[in-house]
Amino acid sequence: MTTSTDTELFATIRAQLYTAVVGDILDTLGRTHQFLPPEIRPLRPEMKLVGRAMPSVTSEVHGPQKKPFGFLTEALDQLEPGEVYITPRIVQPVALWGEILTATSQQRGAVGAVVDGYYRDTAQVLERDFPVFGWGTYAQDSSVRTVVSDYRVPVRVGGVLVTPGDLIIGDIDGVLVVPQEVEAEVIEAALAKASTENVVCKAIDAGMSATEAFATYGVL
Ligand SMILES: O=C([O-])CC(=O)C(=O)O
Ligand SMILES: [Mg+2]
Repeated sequence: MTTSTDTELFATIRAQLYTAVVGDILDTLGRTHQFLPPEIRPLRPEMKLVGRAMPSVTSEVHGPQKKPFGFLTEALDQLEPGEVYITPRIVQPVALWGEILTATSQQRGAVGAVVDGYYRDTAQVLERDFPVFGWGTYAQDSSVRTVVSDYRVPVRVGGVLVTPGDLIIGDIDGVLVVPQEVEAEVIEAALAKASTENVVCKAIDAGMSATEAFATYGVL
């Protein structure tokens, strides 16, 4: 769930931060495995994602199920404003996201989806301008191949632990997870680093060498 503080926080992150600088700060805190797998890309390069994780557990199945899609619709229907639907990979290549999931998410005020797999209905999702991050387009249906077995529980996506409410940041360079317990510290330090990086670039644009700039400002 988002709070008024979240609204401000998300706006600040959107305006001033990007995954590279946030990842650098996580590294300095010893949180060195917070980026999701590099195959997870934005549907459109300029798409940015900032929100709170609503993890969903997708399990692999084979053939018709007693409850088709498992708890997929229930998981979607309880999304809160500011949340990001996020789900880990399965072995079979299937679309884990599409138009109807997008429509429901938008209706609920969710701000994006991250799937460690494919998405489909791409033309329609693009039309809806909803930030979806995944491997790419592939229309093989998830029905008869997956069920959602649980949601709003911790999951691992590409080895990264995602706990409900964790901050998810995505852009053209990928997606990372900021654990809530270090969130305030990470965002404050990332804002400082981003502003120093701007100073460094201006100095280099004005003729300073990379070596001198690194010696002077200590960031790269
Ligand atoms: O069936 C699915 O999993 C995805 C889909 O087509 C939709 O959301 O419209
Ligand atoms: Mg569809």
